[in-house]
Amino acid sequence: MSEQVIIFDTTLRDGEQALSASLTVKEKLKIAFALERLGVDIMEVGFPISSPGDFESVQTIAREVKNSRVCALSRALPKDIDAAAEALKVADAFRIHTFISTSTIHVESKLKRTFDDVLEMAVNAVKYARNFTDDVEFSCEDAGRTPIDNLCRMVEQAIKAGASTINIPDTVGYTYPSEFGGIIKTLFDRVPNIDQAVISVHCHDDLGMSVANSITAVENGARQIECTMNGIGERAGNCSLEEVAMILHTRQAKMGYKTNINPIEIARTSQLVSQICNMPIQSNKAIVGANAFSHSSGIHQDGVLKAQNTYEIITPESVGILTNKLNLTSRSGRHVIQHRMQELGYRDTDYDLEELYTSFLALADKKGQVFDYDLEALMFFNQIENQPEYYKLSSINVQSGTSVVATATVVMEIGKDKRVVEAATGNGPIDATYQCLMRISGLDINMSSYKITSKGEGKDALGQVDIVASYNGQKFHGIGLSTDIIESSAKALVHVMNHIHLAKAVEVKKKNLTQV
Ligand SMILES: CC(=O)SCCNC(=O)CCNC(=O)[C@H](O)C(C)(C)COP(=O)(O)OP(=O)(O)OC[C@H]1O[C@@H](n2cnc3c(N)ncnc32)[C@H](O)[C@@H]1OP(=O)(O)O
Ligand SMILES: CC(C)C(=O)C(=O)O
Ligand SMILES: [Mg+2]
Repeated sequence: MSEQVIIFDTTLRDGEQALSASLTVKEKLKIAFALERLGVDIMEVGFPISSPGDFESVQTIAREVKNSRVCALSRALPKDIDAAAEALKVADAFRIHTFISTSTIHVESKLKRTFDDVLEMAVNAVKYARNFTDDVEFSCEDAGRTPIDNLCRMVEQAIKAGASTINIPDTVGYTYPSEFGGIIKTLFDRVPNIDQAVISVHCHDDLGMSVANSITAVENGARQIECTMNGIGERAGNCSLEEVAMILHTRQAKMGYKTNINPIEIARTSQLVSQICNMPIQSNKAIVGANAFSHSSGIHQDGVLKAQNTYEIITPESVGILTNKLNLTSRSGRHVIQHRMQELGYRDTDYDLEELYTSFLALADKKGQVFDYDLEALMFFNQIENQPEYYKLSSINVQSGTSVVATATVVMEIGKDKRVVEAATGNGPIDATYQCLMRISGLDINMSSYKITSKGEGKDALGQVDIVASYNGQKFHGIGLSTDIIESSAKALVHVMNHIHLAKAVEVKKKNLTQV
């Protein structure tokens, strides 16, 4: 019989801390639904005191998600716990996660207190949180660098105060497996009431040890792992969900642990998180990287042809990556597209078949064969383009080359009945196009990053442009997709312009409400 390990996903809290622009409520909800389908037991979805936007996301997800328990983070302060409880109370059951640092460096240099003060704050916070729910998690931030006597005292007192889960974070990814496993073992040896709580771990990847540390912790008694999809998170990131889940799943017979994660959902969820968070996945990333199941050298290829398991310890199909393909071309019909989307794990309600088929045909005419990643990208972008647009790109014409000044002419529809034509020069065709768009919008937009990624393979791959731009101190993420990189660049900036327009409309609405 295998023992259950609880998977606590923090993609929408710790993972989101790593992003250059925060996610919208709609984007977070989409990821939350994917995590629910993936089978995470708990999802930590935000830090409600931190902003009204975060509060709203936590509340929306708590209302909508039914099969995973929703959790929110709070410092060891009553006002933070109040905000978390207020946002979460729309759910039937929820978890409040409260934390405070326990390492000497954090206690003295950051909190500017004594360890005893911090112990008292922790106990009070846990007791206070228990007024709202029985499911209270307490974290000893920077536990990996905390003197062991202090850590044992803190864990014992937090359990006594009513915490049902105690989390031991290696906040700065400093420990190595035998050391971290030793910390967990010591807690089990020395804390008298340890069996009254689930011991959890939350490891960061600063030294590339987060997954190894989490697994060693489980071998020493921990029964909850905190992790994120694709390992995104502060700095070098968190322990990667897909890696720990597949370690426990693949080696279940030997190790004796199981989780509720449905491996077949992994690839789809990973793609969604990467796409929405604007965080490309490195090609050699375990489980979900583009090369994770490709074999390049002759001896390996020969082996795989003779028996797949000579070089594959898990099959791509088991994590939702498909290999047997029906070629999708402009001669394909709606049925095969629907069938392929089902194989990729999408439900019919996840996309509009007619719309997807129309954009599929347009792409197939341009590039011949359409691949799975094209279909996923088209679905994703159709959904973005379905949002009401104030600025609509009608056409772009550019002239550029080695002996001419790059010039662009952009035609745009604004609102219901305005059509604007603008021409500009620039130091390249994209710059010239951006000059036109900036003039048309009249907005003082500052671009902080521009990234172009090839979606697919070969010269006819789709080019995805991701930009992060700030306006009035707020950051916005814009994306554009096309086989033409000037068009995808323009679409990304227009996406940002529409975000800004929406944000301004919300501001005006709020102002009017306050005046009333
Ligand atoms: C390891 C982690 O990932 S922790 C989670 C990190 N996440 C975030 O920080 C979320 C985003 N943060 C925010 O929105 C803001 O920082 C807020 C709303 C939380 C706080 O904002 P501010 O009140 O302006 O404080 P600021 O962030 O500048 O400083 C943090 C304060 O919290 C205190 N603090 C930090 N952690 C804790 C804690 N766990 N419990 C109690 N107080 C704490 C600090 O000592 C500092 O207090 P001080 O002002 O008395 O020096
Ligand atoms: C809030 C805590 C759990 C955290 O993210 C950390 O210590 O890394
Ligand atoms: Mg963390």
